Amino acid sequence: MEFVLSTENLTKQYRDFKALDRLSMHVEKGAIYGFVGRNGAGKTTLIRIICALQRPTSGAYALYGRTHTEKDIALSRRRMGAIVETPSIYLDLTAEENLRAQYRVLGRPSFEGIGALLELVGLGGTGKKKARNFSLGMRQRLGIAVALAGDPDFLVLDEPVNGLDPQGIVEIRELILKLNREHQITVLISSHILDELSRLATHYGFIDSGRLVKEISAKELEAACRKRMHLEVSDVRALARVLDGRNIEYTVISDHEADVFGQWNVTEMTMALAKESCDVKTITERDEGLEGYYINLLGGGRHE
Ligand SMILES: Nc1ncnc2c1ncn2[C@@H]1O[C@H](COP(=O)(O)OP(=O)(O)OP(=O)(O)O)[C@@H](O)[C@H]1O
Repeated sequence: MEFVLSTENLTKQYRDFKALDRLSMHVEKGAIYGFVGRNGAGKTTLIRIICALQRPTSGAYALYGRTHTEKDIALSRRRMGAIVETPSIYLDLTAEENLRAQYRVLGRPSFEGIGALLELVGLGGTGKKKARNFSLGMRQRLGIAVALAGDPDFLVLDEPVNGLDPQGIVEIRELILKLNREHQITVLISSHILDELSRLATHYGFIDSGRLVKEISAKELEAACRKRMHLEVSDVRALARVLDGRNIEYTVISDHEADVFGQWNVTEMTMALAKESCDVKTITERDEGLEGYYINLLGGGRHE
């Protein structure tokens, strides 16, 4: 498996406070990696470190297989574009002027491609309008265009939809999906807006107090979050016999609890269980989604 970014026991310490605590994460090539954690969990710290804006206290990270201490790490970093905290744009300049400025910073030999880049982020028609008069969503898309100016194949976005209105959120989502699917750009997005992230991410890393609590693919997460009925019964073995007899999928959780998948008739099931002298105490529907998964995970739920 090819990783665009991997970190190993990455630690950032401020006096006796660890903003990152032996964090090991892996962003696969082609992924949209959702980096999830509450405020202060350490997301921005990780992003600042991989962008070389801060140094780790210990541990290592690698970009495109090059460890950060290698001499030519700059070559890997050139393949990366990022928005850290707020987009780096000049409000007194137009979208095109902003991109020209960035092309100069990068030492690109010509301004070729600026028009196409503006079209790509949906700012093709903004003409003489200064960034100051853009909506927040437009500014964010201009920030993404600036991050794309070096033609990266790894894009890092720190809270890209924070503060945007619903329309702005949809535009950023569509742009990210387009960059990933049509331009093969791997994306790392930090966010605590889980509903939005769940529409995009192919992989997740959950961070809490500087530690990576779990790394999981969207497919694995979906399987873990499948809609199910949670049954509390007097005898889980009897329940298993009844379910086996009907070819119904289930997971036993304890002597008295099981999660049951698929479609089945509650009355018929309760009667069958009664014949086996098994009482049904509770039946609850569970369909937790990303948010429920996250809360369960941090609350110590069973997801291993
Ligand atoms: N220079 C610093 N000195 C001391 N503590 C710091 C410093 N910079 C960050 N921290 C602390 O490190 C922790 C992680 O901060 P970080 O900005 O990485 O969190 P975050 O997950 O990005 O949260 P947010 O979503 O609020 O940006 C926070 O508790 C923060 O107060």
